[in-house]
Amino acid sequence: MNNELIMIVDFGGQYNQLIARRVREAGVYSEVVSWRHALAKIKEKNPMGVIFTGGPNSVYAENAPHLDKEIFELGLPILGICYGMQLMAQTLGGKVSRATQQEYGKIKLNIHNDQGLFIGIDNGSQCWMSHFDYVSEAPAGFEITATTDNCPVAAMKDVDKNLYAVQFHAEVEHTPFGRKLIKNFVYDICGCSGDWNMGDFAQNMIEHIREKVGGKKVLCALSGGVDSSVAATLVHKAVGDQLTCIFVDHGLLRKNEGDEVEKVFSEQFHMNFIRINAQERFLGKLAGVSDPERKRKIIGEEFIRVFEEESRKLTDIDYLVQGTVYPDVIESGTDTADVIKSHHNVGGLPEDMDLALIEPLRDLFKDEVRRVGEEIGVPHHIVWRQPFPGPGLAIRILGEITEEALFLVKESDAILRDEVAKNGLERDIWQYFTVLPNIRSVGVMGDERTYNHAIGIRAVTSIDGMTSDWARIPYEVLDKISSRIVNEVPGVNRILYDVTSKPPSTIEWE
Ligand SMILES: Nc1ncnc2c1ncn2[C@@H]1O[C@H](COP(=O)(O)OP(=O)(O)OP(=O)(O)O)[C@@H](O)[C@H]1O
Ligand SMILES: O=c1[nH]c(=O)c2[nH+]cn([C@@H]3O[C@H](COP(=O)(O)O)[C@@H](O)[C@H]3O)c2[nH]1
Ligand SMILES: NC(=O)CC[C@H](N)C(=O)O
Ligand SMILES: [Mg+2]
Repeated sequence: MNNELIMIVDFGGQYNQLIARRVREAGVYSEVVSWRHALAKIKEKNPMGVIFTGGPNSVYAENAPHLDKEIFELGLPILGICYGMQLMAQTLGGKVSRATQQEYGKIKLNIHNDQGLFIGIDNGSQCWMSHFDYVSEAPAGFEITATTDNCPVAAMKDVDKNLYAVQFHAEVEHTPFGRKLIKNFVYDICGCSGDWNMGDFAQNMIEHIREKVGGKKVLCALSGGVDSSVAATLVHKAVGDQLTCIFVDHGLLRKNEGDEVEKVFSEQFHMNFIRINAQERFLGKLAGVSDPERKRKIIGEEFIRVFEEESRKLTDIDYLVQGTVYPDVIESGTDTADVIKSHHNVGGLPEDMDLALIEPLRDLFKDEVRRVGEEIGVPHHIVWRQPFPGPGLAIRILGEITEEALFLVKESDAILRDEVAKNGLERDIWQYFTVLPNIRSVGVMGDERTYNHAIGIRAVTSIDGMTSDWARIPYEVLDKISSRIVNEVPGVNRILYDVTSKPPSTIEWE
C-alpha cells in the first residue's frame, strides 16, 4: 500500500482506536502500534506523522511505558495526547506532577496561540479531560499554547522540532473541535493530502487476502450479522469459490433466525454455504453453567471445535475468517487494556487452534464496517441489521440456560422486534432485545395470584457500540410491548425497562 500513513503509538488508553478512526475520517490511512515496537515500526514504515495516545499509567511510575529519546530527533511531526503529552514533556526535560484533584469531564479551554493545531478553533471552546497528572513545567524550547483554570499546560508546542501536545482528549465526541484539531495536525502540520477512503480499504484488503490465502481454501464463520457478512463478501471477492461459509445454529439464536439466515444466504449470496445444526452439543456443554465468563469461553471454544471438524471434512483448509471488529478486541482485554468481557471470538478462543485466523475488520468500528459493506454491495437489509452477539441468548439469560428460559426470551424478543418494526423505530434504535433477569415476582391475573418471571427490555442508541445511551422509546409503544408480552408469553407477569447508559453499564447484561 502506498498511501500516506499516520502512525499511532498505543500507551493503553481506552480511546486509542478512536484516534485512528478520526484520522481515517480525515481521509488519511492510520495504523496503531504498541509503544513497545514504536521506534522500529516508524523506521520501517516511514509515516507522515505520529500520534501518541493516552494511557492509564503515570509517566514517573516504575515500569511505565516509555520511548527512546531518538524518536523525538527523527524530525517527524508528533502529536502527544494526555499520557502522550506527559511522556513527551518528561522525556525532553520538562516536569510532570500529580495534581491534588483529578480533572475529569468537560472543561473550558483558554487558547493562547491560534496557529498550528488551533487554526479555526475558538478561544473558550469546550474540551474533555481525564487525568490526574499534569505537565507542571514544559520542556525548554516549548511554548504553552493553551491552559485551563486548573491546568497550566493544556497544550504546548515546539515548532522547530515539529512537536505538539495536548492534555485533553481531542478524539472523543465531548471535544467538539477535536476533528478539526486532528485535521489541522494531519494536513497542515504533517503535510498529508488525504489520499485514502473506505473504498481503498476494501480494495487493499481484497488484494491482501488474495495474496495471503494463495491457492489454499478458507472457512468463514458466518452468523448472518453485519460483520461476518461484510468479511465473507470481502473474502469472496478475493478468492471466490475457495471460500466456504459455515453458519452454526447453536440453539441460542432468536426465534426463526436459523431458517431466515439460511434462506438469505442460499438465495441472495452466491457463496458456498453450510448450516450446522449444533443445538444439542452447545446446550449440553452449557447445562448447569451460570457464570457469564464461563458461558462465553465455552461458546467460544465450541465454535472453534465445530469449525475444525468441518475443515477436516473439506480439504486443504488453513484459514478461518471471522468478522471480528475493534470493540470485540479492546473489551476482551489487550496487553495494556482491562478485560471488560471476553467476546467469544477473541477472549473466548481456545489456546490450541488448528486454523489460522483472518480478520479483515479487526481495526474497524461498526459504523465503518457498515460503510465498507455499502462500498462492496452487501444488501442494505444486512448492512443495517441490528447487531446480535455470537453467544446469542446465552448472555441474555442471567444464570442457567434452560428450555423454559430460552422460550421466554425468544418469544418476548420476537414481540419487541415486531413492535419496533411496526412503529418504524428500527433505524432510530441501534440495538434492542429482551433479557431474562432471573427474578420472579407476585402478580394477579384473572383474579388469580401468579408468581412468575420478569422480562427486561434493553434498547440503546449508539454509533459504534463502544458507548451507548438508553433509547427513548415512546411510552405508548412501551405500553403496547409490555401488555403484549405479558398476555402472549405464558410465565411472564412483569416488564422492566433498562435506563442505564454505557458506561457505566454495558449493552448486554452479561
Ligand atoms: N452463529 C454463528 N455461526 C458462525 N459464526 C458466528 C456465529 N455467530 C458469530 N459468529 C462469528 O463470530 C463473529 C463475531 O460475532 P458478532 O456477533 O460480533 O458479529 P456478526 O454476527 O458478524 O455481526 P453483528 O455484530 O452484526 O451481529 C462473527 O463475525 C462470526 O465470524
Ligand atoms: O459477537 C459478539 N460476541 C460477544 O461475545 C459479544 N458480547 C457483546 N457483544 C456485542 O457487542 C456490542 C457491545 O456490547 P457490550 O456493551 O455488552 O459489551 C453489542 O452489540 C453486543 O451485542 C458481542 N458480540
Ligand atoms: N487519560 C490519560 O492518558 C491519563 C494519563 C495519566 N494516567 C493521568 O492520570 O494523568
Ligand atoms: Mg452477530
